[in-house]
Amino acid sequence: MKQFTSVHDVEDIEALVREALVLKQHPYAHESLGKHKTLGLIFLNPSLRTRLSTQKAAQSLGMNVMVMNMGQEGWALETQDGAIMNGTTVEHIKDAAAVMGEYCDILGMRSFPKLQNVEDDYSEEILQKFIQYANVPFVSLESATRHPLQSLADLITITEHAPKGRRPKVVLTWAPHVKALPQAVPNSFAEWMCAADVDFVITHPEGYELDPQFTNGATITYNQQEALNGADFIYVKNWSTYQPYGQVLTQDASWMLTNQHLANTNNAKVMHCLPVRRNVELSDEILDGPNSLVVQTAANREFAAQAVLRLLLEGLK
Ligand SMILES: NCCC[C@H](NC(=O)CCC(=O)O)C(=O)O
Ligand SMILES: NC(=O)OP(=O)(O)O
Repeated sequence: MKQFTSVHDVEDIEALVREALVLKQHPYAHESLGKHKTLGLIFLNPSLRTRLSTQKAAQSLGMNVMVMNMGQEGWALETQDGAIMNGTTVEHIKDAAAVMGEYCDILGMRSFPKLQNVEDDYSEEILQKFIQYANVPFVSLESATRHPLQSLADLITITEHAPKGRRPKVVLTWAPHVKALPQAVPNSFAEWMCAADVDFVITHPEGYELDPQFTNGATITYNQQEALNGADFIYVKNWSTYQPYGQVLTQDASWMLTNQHLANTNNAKVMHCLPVRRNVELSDEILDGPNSLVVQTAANREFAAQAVLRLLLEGLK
C-alpha cells in the first residue's frame, strides 16, 4: 500500500481488521520492520488520540517518529498555486512537503476543512498537493472529508463486540453541538460501514444529508427513534450541513443521546470518536455507563494505525 486516505485504498478490509486484532495481541511482533525508517506527522489542527496512537504504533514497529505542529510551530503555509506571497503566508506547501519528503520515509498529515466553500474542501486540494510534492507513502490523520484511521478503529471495535452469528445493526445518529463541525468523521464512518458486513442506518434532522458518495447503500431516516429500534451499535456524531455548506440548522436537544434512547435498542453499545461535548452530544450517564465503548474505541486507534503503518512499511520494500 502506498497511501491510506480512504477505504478505497484498502484491498481487503476484513483482512486489515483481522491484522489489527492480531497486533493488539502481539504489538511487538514486527518490532524490527520499521528500523531506520522515519515517520513524520504533520498537524495543521489540534489532536490528542491521532497524535499519540500513531506515534505509539510507529514506535512498536521500530520506527523513528517526528511530529510537527504546523499551527503553532511551523511557518504559515501557502496552498494556492501561483500565489504572490507578499502577505502573511511564509512558505508554500510545495516546498514544505518536498523537504519533509526528504527527511521521512512515510508522512501523515491532519488538515481540517475551512467549512467556507464546499468545492475547496471536497477537492481535498491540500491533501492531494501534499501527497504529490512529498512523494513518499502517506497516511491521512483526518482530512477535509475523511478520517480513515478513526473509521478503521471503529470497525475493529464493532467487530470485537458484534453479536455472534448475525449481522449487527449499526446506527449513525446526528447529535447537537455548539458549533459547525466537519463532515469528515460521519462521511468516513458511512463509507466504511457501507463496505462492511453490517446493516447500516443513518439518522439526522432534515437538512443534514451527507454527500451521497459516502452514504450509498445506507438506509437514511429523519426519525431517530425508528432508526434506533433494535440497534446493536449507535455511533453518535455532530456535523454541519453539506448543502448549503457548513451551516448549523438546529441544536435540538432531543437529539442528544441519553439512556432513554437505548430503550428499544438491543442493549446498544454507544460509540463516539472523541473529543465529545458532554451533555450536549451525549449524556454523562451513557458516557460513564456500561454501554459506552468510547474509550475502547480510542484504544483501538493504536492498532488501526499499526496495521496501516505495517502495510505502508511493507510497501517500501
Ligand atoms: N478528530 C476527531 C474529531 C475532530 C473534529 N471535532 C472538533 O473539532 C470538536 C471541536 C469542539 O468540540 O469544539 C470533528 O468533528 O471533525
Ligand atoms: N478521534 C480523534 O481523531 O481524536 P483527536 O482529534 O484527538 O486526534
